[in-house]
Amino acid sequence: MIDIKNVSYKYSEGTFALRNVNLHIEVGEAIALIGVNGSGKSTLMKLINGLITASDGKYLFEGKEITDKELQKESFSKSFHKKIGFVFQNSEMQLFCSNVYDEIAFGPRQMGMEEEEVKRRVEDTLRLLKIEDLKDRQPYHLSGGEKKKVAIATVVVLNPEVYIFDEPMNGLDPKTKRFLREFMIAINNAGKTILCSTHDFEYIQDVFKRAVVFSGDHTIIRDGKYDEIMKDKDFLYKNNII
Ligand SMILES: Nc1ncnc2c1ncn2[C@@H]1O[C@H](COP(=O)(O)OP(=O)(O)OP(=O)(O)O)[C@@H](O)[C@H]1O
Repeated sequence: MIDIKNVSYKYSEGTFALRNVNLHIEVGEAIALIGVNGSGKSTLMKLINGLITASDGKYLFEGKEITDKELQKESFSKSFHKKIGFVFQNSEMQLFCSNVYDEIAFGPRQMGMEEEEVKRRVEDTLRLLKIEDLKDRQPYHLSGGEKKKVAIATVVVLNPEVYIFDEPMNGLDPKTKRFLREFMIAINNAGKTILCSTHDFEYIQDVFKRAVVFSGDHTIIRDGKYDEIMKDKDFLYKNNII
């Protein structure tokens, strides 16, 4: 489904964020992206979501190379973005409407769905995330955990194939972390592909089958079974992951 081939990425002022990264992701995988601060996890997720494109190398999604030129084509961009949902590290970055209902309805409306379909999807999503009571609230005034649930709802409502979570547990209370863990397991069991960066290992048991580890020099230093990598305390300690 996702093929990253020899990808490097350099931000405009010349900072390298990814160096020669190779990654192949199959449909239905649940992968944890692990690595020290600044190692390139968020950059890779932005690239997979099409927010940025590779400085060097290739990114293929379902066999098609994702380039600036392709992303500028409205019909391609719409169908690509419908398949990949991104839950940002900072929920406020994805909340801008005046109430929660409109916030969740925004994506489906942008996709040109009929209002009846929009309503059905928004109500199903509110129920699934158990946030029906928030629907008339102003997103900006919600607590951190509530904002995170609404941010997740804006993604769920589009029923994407791939969910990308950038450090989703940050700032959440234990109950909301447990909720998020159960949610990730449920969507993966339903066949969704998950890619998630995290430093919060305590709350993600049994979610991931595979881990991809980045080092501070922005390369992948290990890619394998999550449980095996997490058992290798020497490796994790040496690379400042624990
Ligand atoms: N918008 C930007 N402009 C310039 N440099 C950036 C930008 N965003 C990230 N970087 C740099 O790119 C490198 C990789 O950053 P990235 O955010 O991908 O790391 P990360 O592994 O997600 O880190 P964290 O665990 O702290 O979230 C870092 O050196 C960072 O300073």
